[in-house]
Amino acid sequence: MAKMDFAGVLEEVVTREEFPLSRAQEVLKDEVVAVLGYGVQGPAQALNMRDNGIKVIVGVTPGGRSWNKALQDGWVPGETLFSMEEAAERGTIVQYLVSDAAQKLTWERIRPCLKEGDALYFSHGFAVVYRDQTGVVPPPYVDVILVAPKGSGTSVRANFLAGSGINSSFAVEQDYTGRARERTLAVGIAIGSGYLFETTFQHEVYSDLTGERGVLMGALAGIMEAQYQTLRAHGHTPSEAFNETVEELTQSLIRLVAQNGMDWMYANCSTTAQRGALDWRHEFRDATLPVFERLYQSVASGAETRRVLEANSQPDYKEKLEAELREMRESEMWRAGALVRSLRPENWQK
Ligand SMILES: NC(=O)C1=CN([C@@H]2O[C@H](COP(=O)(O)OP(=O)(O)OC[C@H]3O[C@@H](n4cnc5c(N)ncnc54)[C@H](O)[C@@H]3O)[C@@H](O)[C@H]2O)C=CC1
Ligand SMILES: CC(=O)[C@](C)(O)C(=O)O
Ligand SMILES: [Mg+2]
Ligand SMILES: [Mg+2]
Repeated sequence: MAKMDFAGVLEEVVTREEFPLSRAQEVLKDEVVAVLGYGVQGPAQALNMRDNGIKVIVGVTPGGRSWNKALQDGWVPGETLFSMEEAAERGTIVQYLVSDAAQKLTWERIRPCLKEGDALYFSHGFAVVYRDQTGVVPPPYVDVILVAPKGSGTSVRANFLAGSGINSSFAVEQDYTGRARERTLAVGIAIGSGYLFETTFQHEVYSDLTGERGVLMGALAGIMEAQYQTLRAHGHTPSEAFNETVEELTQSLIRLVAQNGMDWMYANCSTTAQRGALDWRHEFRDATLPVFERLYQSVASGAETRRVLEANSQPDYKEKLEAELREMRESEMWRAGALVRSLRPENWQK
């Protein structure tokens, strides 16, 4: 583990120098990794491990959308593709990658399939930390481990294929075998993680639920809509409002932030922009700080978990989510955005 000084706080980070793929392959050589669930993370982690020479099988409900997706990806029924229960029985590391709500719904079927010395693996601390709501209480005779990619499964796979990766956090909740940490790090590397940051199940789920409702998804969409609506209310065209709210951010400025930090992005904008942005950032921060505190308390209290379990346990949860995403996609802002995206200079040659 490399000790790194994050602005005065020493943290442990696992690097590829310390844990190369060859070591992960050695640690996992006698393991069978059963990936239960084939939605977003399931395919990415399963395919990356398969490409890395790990023995992987997939477990999904036969005949559904995920089963067909697994067939298309080359998983073979009866050889590498099974029902969830059979895959869990065959696996020695069981990756619980059905949706978080489905982990509650399917736990009574999966728990009996776990054998002494298995590892029960999560990519989110949700089911275990909120066990009072999910009922997911791992048996005492297994390792309970977590590797949480800090990105969409779509990026986990795409970055892997591009020769890069996505960093992940990792945690050990229960170490029955005495090898839980080594198994965790080995799977973390095998699924294509770059660097691995140590956390706990609780810190992972509290930060992740906050982040996805906040800056990464909820707050992001909300402030974009607010600015777009304000510009349109004052007579700006849809293209001008969208360009000024989304397109310039994604095609230019956020990439500068990714390259070298926020100040670097500011420094590469006009001094007019710098002055104004430095003046207004505090107001936006102060206006949203109470909202973030309320959000964090809603996460920590379990209220967000109750909401997720209540909504995503409904038989038609997918249809409802897809209907709300369709409403977003068909809003003026995002219809204008679709046309703006098609007018990107990179499309000139097409
Ligand atoms: N989506 C992502 O990129 C990330 C997801 N995670 C975590 O990874 C885990 C899996 O997440 P996703 O792949 O997004 O899940 P998802 O919501 O896409 O669902 C994954 C699978 O669950 C199955 N499923 C849903 N309801 C079921 C039921 N009642 N019975 C059996 N199977 C059912 C679906 O068929 C699908 O194969 C979750 O714990 C999530 O929090 C962590 C990091 C990022
Ligand atoms: C992609 C990711 O890290 C999220 C937003 O936490 C999730 O999909 O749950
Ligand atoms: Mg996340
Ligand atoms: Mg999440």
